[in-house]
Amino acid sequence: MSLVLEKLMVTLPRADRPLFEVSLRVEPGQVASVMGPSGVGKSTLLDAVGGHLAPGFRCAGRVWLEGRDVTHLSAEARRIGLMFQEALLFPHLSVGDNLAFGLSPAVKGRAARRAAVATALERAGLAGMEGRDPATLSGGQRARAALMRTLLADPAALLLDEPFSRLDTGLRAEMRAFTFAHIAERGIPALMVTHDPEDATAAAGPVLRLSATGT
Ligand SMILES: Nc1ncnc2c1ncn2[C@@H]1O[C@H](COP(=O)(O)OP(=O)(O)OP(=O)(O)O)[C@@H](O)[C@H]1O
Repeated sequence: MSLVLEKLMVTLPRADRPLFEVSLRVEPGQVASVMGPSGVGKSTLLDAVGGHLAPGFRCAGRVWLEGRDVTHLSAEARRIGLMFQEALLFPHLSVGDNLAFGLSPAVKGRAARRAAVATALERAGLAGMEGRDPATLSGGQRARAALMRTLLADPAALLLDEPFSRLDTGLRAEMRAFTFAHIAERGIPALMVTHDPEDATAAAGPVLRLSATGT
């Protein structure tokens, strides 16, 4: 189902006019890119969509997800997955427990949960690595495991904030392809903040350019 932003506006604390006004439709499996200069409000837009705006930020307009108006729902109730620059895995948990942590509560029973984690690891090229300490994985393996953890939560949409910017060039292309393929396969809409035009080209979805004067 699609993600629709309808005249979504955010006004910063003490500001008298909105930072931006955005209208955008992202279809299932599509990755829309959000671009624009530093400070223009790209991360704030993701916060507004995800329901993570800090207190004092005012939001107007609507966010529709799977045909539902989620504008006034909590972040948890929106079920929107997040992926950031740092592919963070909890260092004190094994790789398998990291993925199990993300797993949707809808998957019931120990055997079913273990099987879901094993399948996700296999899909990430990490078959049998359940017991590994995250510190022993390569950067690419960690990034793939972190994406799988996010997807195991069965998100209705995905927000990506410069997800590939810390990866070196070769790994970036590989991780892009891996990420976009999984988003397409799951049929979830995604919104990606990036400074890298190659990310937007590879994503092949709509490109939203935020500017200081609006969209
Ligand atoms: N807690 C806050 N209180 C007040 N203003 C804030 C707060 N957080 C961010 N801002 C302001 O909101 C504006 C948008 O910030 P945001 O981080 O969304 O920009 P961005 O486009 O993502 O920038 P970058 O590309 O540098 O990450 C900036 O002018 C910033 O100074």
